[in-house]
Amino acid sequence: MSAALFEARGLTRRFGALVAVSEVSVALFEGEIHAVIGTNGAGKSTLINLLSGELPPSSGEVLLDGQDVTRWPQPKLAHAGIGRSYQRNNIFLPLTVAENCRLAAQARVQRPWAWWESAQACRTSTGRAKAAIERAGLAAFAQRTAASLSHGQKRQLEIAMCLATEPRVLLLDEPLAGMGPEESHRMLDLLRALKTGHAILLVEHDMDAVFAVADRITVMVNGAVIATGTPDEVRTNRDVQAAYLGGH
Ligand SMILES: Nc1ncnc2c1ncn2[C@@H]1O[C@H](COP(=O)(O)OP(=O)(O)OP(=O)(O)O)[C@@H](O)[C@H]1O
Repeated sequence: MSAALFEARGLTRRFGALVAVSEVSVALFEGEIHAVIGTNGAGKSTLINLLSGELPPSSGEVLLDGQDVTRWPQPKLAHAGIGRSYQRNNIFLPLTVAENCRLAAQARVQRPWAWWESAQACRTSTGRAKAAIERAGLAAFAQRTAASLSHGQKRQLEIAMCLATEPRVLLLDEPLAGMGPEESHRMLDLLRALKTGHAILLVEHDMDAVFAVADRITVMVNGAVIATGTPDEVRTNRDVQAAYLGGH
């Protein structure tokens, strides 16, 4: 098997006496969607926060291309190719889709607020924004304000903004939250298309979606991993059935 692009080894995060993430190891490979599932409070969002550099781990390692990037701050990790989307909307509602994506792209090439600084940097950001909008399936909405988009389109915009930073790794926190069946279907098609050129970590509560789209699934209970494998392996794992999946 090829080497992991992005990897957590024995990652632990404590909040006082609570161990929110306990000795978690996950490996992400380019071309794969690796879903992390678990009950409420299992530690999934904390794991994403550790991997994206928003929280430092209490112990353990994070490796990018085999390089130790543990404790790199979020901007440095973002610059190195770690992109993430958020459960909460992170977009500027009065701005257009194109403007939101250009700001996200500028955050990678220069100080995002210094929009007057360099025409070349501006052209680069505009090109990156356009490519991201097309890849996220929002080309027809580029000049619409974010406020006028449907809920599902706003989630697509979140992903487009993430893509505008040209990440190699996508950490996606509940991209299907609040979506109806049609929007979910479209988002799943988008996630499948994004496997090309990216390693994807997907935290998602919609089990039908997870089992439909994931190449590999890690199951967390109370901060710890109880199983990792293909969807079939996880579906038939007795520990997983007992702890979490019920009749799924
Ligand atoms: N900043 C924090 N300070 C203290 N405790 C925290 C903090 N962040 C998370 N926790 C706790 O850590 C545990 C894991 O939370 P986390 O949000 O990672 O779980 P989750 O699996 O993402 O849950 P959900 O599916 O509900 O989003 C929970 O008990 C939570 O209350």
